[in-house]
Amino acid sequence: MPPNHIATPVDLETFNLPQQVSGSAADLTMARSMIAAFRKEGIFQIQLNPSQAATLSLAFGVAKTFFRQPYSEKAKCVDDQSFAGYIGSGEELTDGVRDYPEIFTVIKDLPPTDSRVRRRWPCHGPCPWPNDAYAATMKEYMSLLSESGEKLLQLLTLGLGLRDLNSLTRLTKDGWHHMRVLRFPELDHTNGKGKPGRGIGSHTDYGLLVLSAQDEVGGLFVRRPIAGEEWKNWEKSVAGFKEGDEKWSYILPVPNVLTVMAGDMLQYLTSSLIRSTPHKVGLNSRARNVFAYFHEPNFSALLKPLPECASDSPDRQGVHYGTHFTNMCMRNYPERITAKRVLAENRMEILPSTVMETF
Ligand SMILES: O=C(O)CCC(=O)C(=O)O
Ligand SMILES: [Fe+2]
Repeated sequence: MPPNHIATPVDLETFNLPQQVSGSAADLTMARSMIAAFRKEGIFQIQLNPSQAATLSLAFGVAKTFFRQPYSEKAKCVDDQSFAGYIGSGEELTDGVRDYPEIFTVIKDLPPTDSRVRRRWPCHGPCPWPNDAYAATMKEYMSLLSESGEKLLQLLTLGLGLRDLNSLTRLTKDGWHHMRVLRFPELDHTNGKGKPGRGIGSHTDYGLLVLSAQDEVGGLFVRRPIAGEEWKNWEKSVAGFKEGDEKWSYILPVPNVLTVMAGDMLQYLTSSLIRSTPHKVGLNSRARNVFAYFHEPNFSALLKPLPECASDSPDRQGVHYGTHFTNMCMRNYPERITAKRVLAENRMEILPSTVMETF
């Protein structure tokens, strides 16, 4: 465990996803156990098969090779429209404090000819890949994640007893899936821009599911749902939530699994039956490499709470995922060229015209 953190180490429940989700009794049992794990621990694991594990291993190799390059090379991978690309250590903010990982963010790679890019939708543009091999490896890894994400949504649909089995997967048609390739520096080798021992401050992530693969070093802490603790990150930022207290679970690194956490939009859709999972990262005595993949709704989707997940005060207005995502990027990267261009071109004003109620 990272030094100077107080937390309880936990072993997570691990599931083997079926080849296909058919709605069988076994699927239903697994689905209900997943929902129970979200409600108890906020997180569970899925096992990778040998071919998926090989894809992950290749991706780790390619990620490390990129991060070994000089800063001046990495810093060229920036795009002023999409927020994708390289983020240096100390560039990202969580709760106003600088985070320590260097990151390569993969976001939907859209050519200038794409109609959304031409209409200047915020966050839409090319992904500034360092090279073709990096792009191919990350795309391959993300396609396995996307397949797992869809199966997980189908299982959640079953477990929640939703009448329409496409209730969740229809939201992810051309989903805004993205991934952060992260490298956390060693505890004693930071540039001093952040807080000692803090890798990333506590936060929740924005969409439906977060599927992460970490190496053997360890650093992830998760907050299990605790009675009386409430948050709605799409209304008021939850960044920094309870960061300094002791009620955190330390996620022991396990090879060849993906950890699965819930995102803000899953909380919103289920009227907090499943809550987005607060988590934070501590720096360890060795550098740590991680992939965090986000399985998301379509950027345009206007989400409404699922009718089966009853709430005393149903929200009829809905939440526009693309607005939530853009707000988060603007808050986390206020100094990035991309955020400056959004402001200079008043791109936030375009967001209402991107809303599609049909999702
Ligand atoms: O380092 C990790 O395990 C999680 C990273 C994370 O929370 C994020 O990238 O949003
Ligand atoms: Fe996160």
